[in-house]
Amino acid sequence: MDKKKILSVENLSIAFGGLKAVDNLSFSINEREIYGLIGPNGAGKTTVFNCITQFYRPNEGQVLFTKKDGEVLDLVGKKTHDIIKLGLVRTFQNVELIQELSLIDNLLIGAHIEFKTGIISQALRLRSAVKEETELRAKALGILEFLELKDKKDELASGQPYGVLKKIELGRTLMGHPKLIILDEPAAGLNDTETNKLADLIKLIRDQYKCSILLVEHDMRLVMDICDRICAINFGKKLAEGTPKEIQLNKEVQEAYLGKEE
Ligand SMILES: Nc1ncnc2c1ncn2[C@@H]1O[C@H](COP(=O)(O)OP(=O)(O)OP(=O)(O)O)[C@@H](O)[C@H]1O
Repeated sequence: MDKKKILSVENLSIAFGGLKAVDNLSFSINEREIYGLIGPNGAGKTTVFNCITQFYRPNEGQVLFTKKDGEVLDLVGKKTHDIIKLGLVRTFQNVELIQELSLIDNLLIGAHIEFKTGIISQALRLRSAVKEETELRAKALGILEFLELKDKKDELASGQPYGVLKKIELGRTLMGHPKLIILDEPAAGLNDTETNKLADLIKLIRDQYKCSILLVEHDMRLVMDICDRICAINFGKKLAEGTPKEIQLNKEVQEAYLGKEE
């Protein structure tokens, strides 16, 4: 596999009963690329995400991920927990924060996977655990500053505007060492101003954290604005792949979205 690729989905297929939700799909994402996956409702986008993170086990195909040391690993069959440790993290369509916790604690919860010291040492407040917690808290504060939310750090998630909750959800992906962040409909529920700010934030995350982004999004303005390349799918199959301009001009993509003219 080319060294520049971070993720390569090869001949991926999965069926639910008789329905082929993803059908022999291949695409790859380069380092520091913002890559969009688009398609009409039910096209198979979320299922592709779930096959990458191994929430679903694909029937066929490979999901090749380039590790930090350059080794290429097939993620099929790996545990979701181990995949997160490799630096492949995701957000969900519906914000999944704990409403009763403060914004900073929601970030720290996201970091539990990074804790090196065990539960027992943490419970006994051993020096190593305290040190680790201090470091994580400093990291979370840095992320809140990056997100321009430092002043709100101790406020509860409950009652915050949707735009703030979405930012925290994104911030949680930064608590590890993300190499590829998968965003599932990040603009859903946001107004135009919030969506514009989100576009800037996603590009900033790519640049500052030197990672790649894979996003599924129905807001075409956001997709066309921030993606380097886009893959359009329908009925689980690839329709087209290319730059935003190429995708916009593609006849098959237009037909999939607008319907075929009689
Ligand atoms: N767990 C499942 N069991 C059965 N069928 C499923 C399951 N998950 C997805 N499907 C079906 O697979 C197809 C693809 O669904 P998927 O949710 O991946 O589409 P999508 O492109 O993400 O749609 P949307 O844009 O509406 O979120 C649909 O026909 C859906 O009903």
